[in-house]
This record gives sequence, structure tokens and C-alpha cells, in this order.
Amino acid sequence: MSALQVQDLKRHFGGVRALDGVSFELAAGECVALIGPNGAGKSTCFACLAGQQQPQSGQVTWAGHALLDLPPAARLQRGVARTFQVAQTFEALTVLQNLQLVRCAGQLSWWDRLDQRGPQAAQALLESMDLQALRHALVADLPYGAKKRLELAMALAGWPDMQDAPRLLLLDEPAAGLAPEERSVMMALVRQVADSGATVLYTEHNMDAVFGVADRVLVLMQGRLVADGSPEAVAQDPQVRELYLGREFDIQTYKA
Ligand SMILES: Nc1ncnc2c1ncn2[C@@H]1O[C@H](COP(=O)(O)OP(=O)(O)OP(=O)(O)O)[C@@H](O)[C@H]1O
Repeated sequence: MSALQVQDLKRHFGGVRALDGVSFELAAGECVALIGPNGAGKSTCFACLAGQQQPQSGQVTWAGHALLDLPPAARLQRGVARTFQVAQTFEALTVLQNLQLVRCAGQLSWWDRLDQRGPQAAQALLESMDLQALRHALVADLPYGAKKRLELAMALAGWPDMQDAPRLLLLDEPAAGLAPEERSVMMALVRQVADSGATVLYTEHNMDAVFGVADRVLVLMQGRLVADGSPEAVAQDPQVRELYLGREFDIQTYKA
């Protein structure tokens, strides 16, 4: 059975149909890219899955549980974590403090000292995201690539500790604003998260971050899913080539 089931999701803003009956499924451990032109509905879809927005209708089931009635924090407890198009971090805190804050969200009282909370778990994440050397740097001073890696680490830090808990990671343009070299570092980290057993859904406009990384590609246009298949099949899809990728698109350019 699929880990994530999205059925007939509809989200309208007045006359704008941001999501116009979107349905798809993800298997556990799959790494899937959701692509499409600006305004296609990708961010709206992520917001409906993670709980920042409520669709007008439809159903979302994750690991056997209906998600749509749960607030974002409860979805996170069920293993649904997300990042945003523009990295959402606490600029006035250090890298380590940002991670500690996520680790103990909802458990801090005013007399607690952040520096004494959850340093071991934060440490492991710092190492896996290559942020160890920057752990005491203020986030405001970080280069953007490090900030994006920190945001990814913060999403992972929010997952429940229970071993074998189902984990869904929603990444809204994880490589946006990064130079090609930083982009491939970031996408290798994303791939690593999926290879460790988490289910990953991400959106991207950089085609190297899509066709060289994803197991499967979903294409959204004007709020409707118009293609769902392997990167090779989607790259050959006449409608997707005509309306988004371009007739000259060659998947070989983007394969590692
Ligand atoms: N809060 C809002 N109020 C009104 N319209 C909105 C709102 N949020 C999104 N929209 C509209 O819904 C449609 C889908 O927007 P969305 O941001 O989901 O697209 P997207 O595929 O993520 O685009 P991009 O690739 O540019 O981030 C667009 O027409 C957008 O203008």
C-alpha cells in the first residue's frame, strides 16, 4: 500500500484554481519531484500536505492516518516535515541553537537554557549536513548554501525520535538560489535522506536537480496533474515538452 495518498485535492483562491482535483500516491522511501511552471500550484500543494493551508476538498492519508484535520505540529509528530522556498531560519541564533530550538519545540519554559537542550542529536545533524565547522556561527552571517542545508537539518530535527516511525519530507525548492556546485551537494543530501528510508517529495525549477535525482516525476499545470512517471517517460511526454520543458529538452544533459 502507498505511504502517502492524495485524493482529489482542491484549493481555490477566488476564481484561481491553485489545485483543481489533484490525486497522486507515493510509496515509502520514494524520492519524487513535483514540477511545473510558476503558479502551477506546487507550493499550495505542499502547504495543504503540511498543514499551513486547508484545501476546500479532498483527502490526504499518510501512513494510514487522515492528515487534513490535524494542525501542522500534529502532522510533524506523525513524521510530516517540510522546508520553504526561502529558507526559514532564526537569524539571530547560531546554527546549533537553531537545531536545538527545533529539537525542544514546545518543551521549553522561560528558565530553561537553550544551550543545555538536545546537543547530541543536534550534533549528529550538524555532521551529516556538513555544518560542524559553522555550529557557533550566527545564521545571519551564513552563506545561503549553508542556510539551505541548515533548513534541511531543521526539518529532519523535527521528526519524532522513534525508530521506524514513518517519515515524509516535503522540500519546496531545496536548491533554489544555489550555484550549480552547491546545488549538487544539496541534492546529494536530499537523495541520502530518501536512501535512508524516508519518503521525499520536492519541487524544483533546476532540471538537473529533478532529472538526475528523482525516482519519479509528477507534473502540475494550472492546478492539474498532467504527467506522472519515470524521469525518462516524463522527459518524452509531448504535452510536458510543449508546455514546460521545451521541445529541445534532452534528459541526457541532466543525468549524472
Ligand atoms: N494566498 C494566495 N492568495 C491568492 N492566490 C494565491 C495565493 N497563493 C497562491 N495563489 C495563486 O495560486 C496559484 C498557485 O500558486 P503556487 O504558489 O502554489 O504555485 P507554484 O507552482 O508554487 O509557483 P512557483 O513555482 O512560482 O513557486 C497561482 O496562481 C497563485 O497566484
